[in-house]
Amino acid sequence: MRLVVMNAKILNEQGEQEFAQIVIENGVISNIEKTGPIEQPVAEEGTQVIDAGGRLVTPGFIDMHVHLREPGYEHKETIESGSRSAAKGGFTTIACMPNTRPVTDNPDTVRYVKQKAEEAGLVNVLPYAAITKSELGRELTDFAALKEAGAIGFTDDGVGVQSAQMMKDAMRQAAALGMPVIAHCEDNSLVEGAPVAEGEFARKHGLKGIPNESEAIHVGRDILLAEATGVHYHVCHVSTEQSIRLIRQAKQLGINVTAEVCPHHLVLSEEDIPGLDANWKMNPPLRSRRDVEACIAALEDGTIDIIVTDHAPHSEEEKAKGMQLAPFGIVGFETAFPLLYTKFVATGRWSLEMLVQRMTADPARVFGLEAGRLVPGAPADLTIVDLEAERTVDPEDFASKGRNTPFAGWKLKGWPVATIVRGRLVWNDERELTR
Ligand SMILES: NC(=O)N[C@@H](CC(=O)O)C(=O)O
Ligand SMILES: [Zn+2]
Ligand SMILES: [Zn+2]
Repeated sequence: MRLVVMNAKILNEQGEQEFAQIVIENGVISNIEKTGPIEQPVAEEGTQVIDAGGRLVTPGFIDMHVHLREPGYEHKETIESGSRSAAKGGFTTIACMPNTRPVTDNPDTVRYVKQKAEEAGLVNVLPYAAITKSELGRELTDFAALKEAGAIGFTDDGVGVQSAQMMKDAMRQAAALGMPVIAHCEDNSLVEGAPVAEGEFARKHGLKGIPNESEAIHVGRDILLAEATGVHYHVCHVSTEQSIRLIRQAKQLGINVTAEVCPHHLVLSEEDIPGLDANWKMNPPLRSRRDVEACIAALEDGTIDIIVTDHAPHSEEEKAKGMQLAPFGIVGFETAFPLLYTKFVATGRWSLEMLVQRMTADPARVFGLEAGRLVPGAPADLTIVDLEAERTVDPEDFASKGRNTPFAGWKLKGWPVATIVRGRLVWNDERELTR
């Protein structure tokens, strides 16, 4: 099977866009030819041609923090619908969290997730396994068996590991297996049922506030434990200035820590929440403008390594319960790139290269994945993006079952138009690429 993506604009080493033709054989990039624009594709038998029409072609986006909800919460999302949503957002590899029902704390569930992803046949799905049984924080799972079944790291995402001893034991075991520990950092004793961050919004609406220390205390604790155990420690959805300070210092000391940030924490602060609408409720919560600025600066200077969506679909009924009672989480796949392109690249603050790198090469580096680069020999996972396309976010258009986004009605630029996984076109926008 041969596929040629012609009239692609790719980013070269200098971060400039240049014309190229990408040749793919058996799911692997076999050649990248620097050609000028081509009018007529050479029709060769057995070769499929996709004309990118001068649009940007990047390595497929990688999202190392997503919730696919299956098994157990298929009314929110399935591995199929989540994979489709990912493909539509330009993602070719996603890593899914274990807070399913049952929790992915046993080899059978890891295998089940992999099997379902294969049946969906859309994007590469990498499962995480839980640190503790049922994510209850009481008993460690069988790390060796979970690794053997195909888990790529350990996390109790959705909840923080409250016991320092439990976390230390987890890190020791993970380190021995050469596996990372991925931490949702939250000290429950400082949170106690608060739905939003401490701040103006919470005060105005008489709601309990989540303080910044609830996150940073775990980050600080875990950095010390990572230093002691030598594990690769990765911090989930960083949202506070204080956590960033600790991560920056840890990196300077040579401790093996990496971190991620979500688009919403780069774009929104608690001051932006329009009212008691639970589509603005997520964990960690939207924080102060100061925290947002710290997150942006940390991503720019590399203190935060990667961008993840934390795609967290919930049903409309669940989100209709209101700010206090609705579950935390917002969907993210289908708005991530246009949102960040519009807010940071189109405005001139970031280079296009930086944004693409934080969503491709950097996650591949952090997690040791063979992906994220356009080079001969690499798996042919590609995303075609129309940087000029301008559209309004309409949740009814989402491939995800989740409609829970704060970005409904936002006018954004830079939309993915086609997604290629292992040399196979898994999604394309019918409005585009009609040739
Ligand atoms: N981020 C969220 O607000 N929610 C996530 C859990 C999590 O990522 O902690 C979910 O599973 O819904
Ligand atoms: Zn989390
Ligand atoms: Zn999450």
